[in-house]
Amino acid sequence: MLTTNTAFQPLMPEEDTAAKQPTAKQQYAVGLLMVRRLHRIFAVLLASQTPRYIGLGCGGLLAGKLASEIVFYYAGRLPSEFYKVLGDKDLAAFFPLLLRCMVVVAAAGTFRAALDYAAAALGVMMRSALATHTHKRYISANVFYNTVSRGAVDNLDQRITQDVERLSSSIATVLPELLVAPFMIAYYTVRCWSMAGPLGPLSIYAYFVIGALSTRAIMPPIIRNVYHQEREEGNLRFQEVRIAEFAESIAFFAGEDRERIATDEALARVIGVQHTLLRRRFWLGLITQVFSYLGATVSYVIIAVPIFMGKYKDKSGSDLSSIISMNAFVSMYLIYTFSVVIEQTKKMADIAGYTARIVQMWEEIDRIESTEEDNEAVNDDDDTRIVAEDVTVCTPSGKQQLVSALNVEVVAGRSLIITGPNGIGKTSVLRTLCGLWRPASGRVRVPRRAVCFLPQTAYIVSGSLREQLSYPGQQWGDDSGSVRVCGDADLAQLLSAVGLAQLVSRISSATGAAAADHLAYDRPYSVRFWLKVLSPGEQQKISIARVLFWRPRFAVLDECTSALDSAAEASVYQALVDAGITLVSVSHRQSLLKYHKMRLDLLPQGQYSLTPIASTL
Ligand SMILES: Nc1ncnc2c1ncn2[C@@H]1O[C@H](COP(=O)(O)OP(=O)(O)OP(=O)(O)O)[C@@H](O)[C@H]1O
Repeated sequence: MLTTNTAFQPLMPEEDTAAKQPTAKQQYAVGLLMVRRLHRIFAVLLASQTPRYIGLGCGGLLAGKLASEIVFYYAGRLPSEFYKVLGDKDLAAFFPLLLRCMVVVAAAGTFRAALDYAAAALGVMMRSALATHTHKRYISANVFYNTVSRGAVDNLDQRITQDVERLSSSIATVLPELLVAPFMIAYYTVRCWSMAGPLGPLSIYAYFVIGALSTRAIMPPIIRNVYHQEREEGNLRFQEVRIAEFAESIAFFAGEDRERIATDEALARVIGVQHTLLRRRFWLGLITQVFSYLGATVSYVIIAVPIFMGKYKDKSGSDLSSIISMNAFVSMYLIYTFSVVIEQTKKMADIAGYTARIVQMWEEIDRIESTEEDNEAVNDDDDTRIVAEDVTVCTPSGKQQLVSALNVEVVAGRSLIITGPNGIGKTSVLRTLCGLWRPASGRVRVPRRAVCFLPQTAYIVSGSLREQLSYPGQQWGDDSGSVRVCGDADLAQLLSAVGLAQLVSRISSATGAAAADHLAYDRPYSVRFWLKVLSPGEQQKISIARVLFWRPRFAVLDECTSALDSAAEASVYQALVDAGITLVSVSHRQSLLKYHKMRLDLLPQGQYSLTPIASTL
C-alpha cells in the first residue's frame, strides 16, 4: 500500500540547501557573495527610513566628521607653528598661539565625543531596523514554525539578538570613517602633490594597494571564525538555558555531572574558536599596525626628495623646520587616512561574519515563504470540513514515510479520534491535517481560521489571567487585527468548566493581593510565575479553557489532556462537545472514544483503518 507519488516533496534541510547554497569557500570569501549580502543588509536599512531622513543622517554624519577633520588638521598644524615661534624666540606670538592651541584642542575633543555618540546612536537605530525587519518576516504565519522545525539554520534567537546587535554597532563604527575617507584622500593627495610632486601621492597609493592586498588574504579565515564563534556561543547559551529550563528533571535524575561535562564541552568549543580567532586577528593586527608605522618612514622619504633636490635651499633653519613639520603632517595624514581604511578591514571581517549569519537566516525565510505561497491547504474557504485526499505523510526530511494514501474527511459534527502505537505518526497526521506540514503527495483542505490546535505541552504566556485565557487575542487566521478578550462573566464560567474555579483565590493568597475577582483577572504575571503556580494538568486545563472561549468549529487535540485525571478529562471533553466544537483528537485512552464519531487507526507500513465509532464500541 506504500505509494511513491512524489508530486510534491517537502523541503529537506540538508539536501535542498546543499543544491542552492554556496560552497564553504564561497561562504566566507571576500567576493561577490559578501557584497551581495551587504547590499541586502543596506537595502533593509535604507528602506527602514525615509530618503530625506537618511540623507539628513548621512549628510550630518559626513559634515560632522569633515568638521572634526578640519579641527584635527588645525591641531596638526600647531607643532609646525610652535617650531617657528620657538625657533624665532618670538614671545609676542607665543601666547596667542598657546590660546589658539587650547581652543582647537577643546574643539577636537568635543567633536570626537559627539561623533562617538552619533555612531553609537546610529548603531542602535540600525539594530532596531534590522531586528524589526526580521521579526516581521520570521514571526509570521507558518514561517517561524517551518524555520525552527526544518533546523537548517542554527541558533535563530542568537542571530536575531546578538548577531544583529554586533553587526549594527560594527557598521556604525566603520561607516563614518569610510564616508569621510574619499574626501580626506582627495584633499591630502592635492596637498601632497603640490609639496612633493606626483611621485609623493603615487608612492603612497602603491603602498596602500600592497597593504590592502596583504590583508585580503587573511580575511576569509577570520570571517569564517567570526561565523563559527557566534554559532558556538549560541550552542553554549542553549545548553545553559536548558539547565535552567529542566532544572527539576536534571535534579531528580542527579544529572548534574553529565550536564556539567556537556556545558564545559560547549564552553571549550567557544574558547577554542576564540583562541583561533585571536591568533588570526593577531596576524591581521600585525599587518595593519606595521603598515601604519612604516607609513611614517615612507612619509619621511617623500619629504626628503624635494629637500635633497634643492627645492628649499634658500630657506632659514627655523623656516625649514617648520616646512618639514608641515610637509610631514600632510604626507603622514594621507598615509594615516589610508591606514584608517586598512584598519577597517579588521571590522569588515566581523561585519562579513555577522552579515553571513543574518542574511543566511533571511535566505532560509525566503525559501520557506516561497514554498508557503502555494500552500493551498491553509485557509480553505469551506469551513465545514477538513479533507485529506490521497495524502502521504512524511517526516520533514522526507526520509520516513508515515502514512500513505490517506483519505479522510472530518465534517463539522463528526469528531475523529486518531489512535495507534507510539511513533506511528499520529501527531504527524495532525500537523498535516492542520496545514503545518505539507503532504508529500495528495491534497489537504483545511479552514485554518476555523481550527485550533492544542499540543500535549500547554502553552502558557505572560500577562493577566484574562490575557492567558484570551490568547492569542485574535481569532485564528483573522487578519483584521481586531482583538477580543474574555469578559468577567465568561472568565468565571470558563474556569469553573475546566475545574479551576478556585484559581483566582489561590493566586491571590499566593501573592497576597486583594482577592476581588475583577482585580485579580487583570493583574499581570510572568510566565515563570504561571508555570510555578499551575501544575502541568492545570496548564492543560487553561489551554482547554481558551478553546472553550474561542469556540472554533474544529479543535485538534494532541493528547492535550494527558496530565488530567479521568474525571477531569471526561468533564472537559464533555464541555468541548457541548460547546459544539468538532474534535480531531489523538489519544491512547479508550475512554475518549465515545466523544468521537470516527476512528482513524494508524497501522505499520503506512497503512490505516477508518471506522465509525458506533461499530467498534
Ligand atoms: N520534526 C520531525 N522531524 C523528523 N522526524 C520527525 C519529526 N516529527 C516526528 N518525527 C518522526 O516521525 C515519527 C512519528 O512521530 P509522531 O510524533 O507523529 O508519532 P506519534 O504517533 O504521535 O507518537 P506518540 O504516540 O509517541 O506521540 C517518529 O519516528 C518521529 O521520530
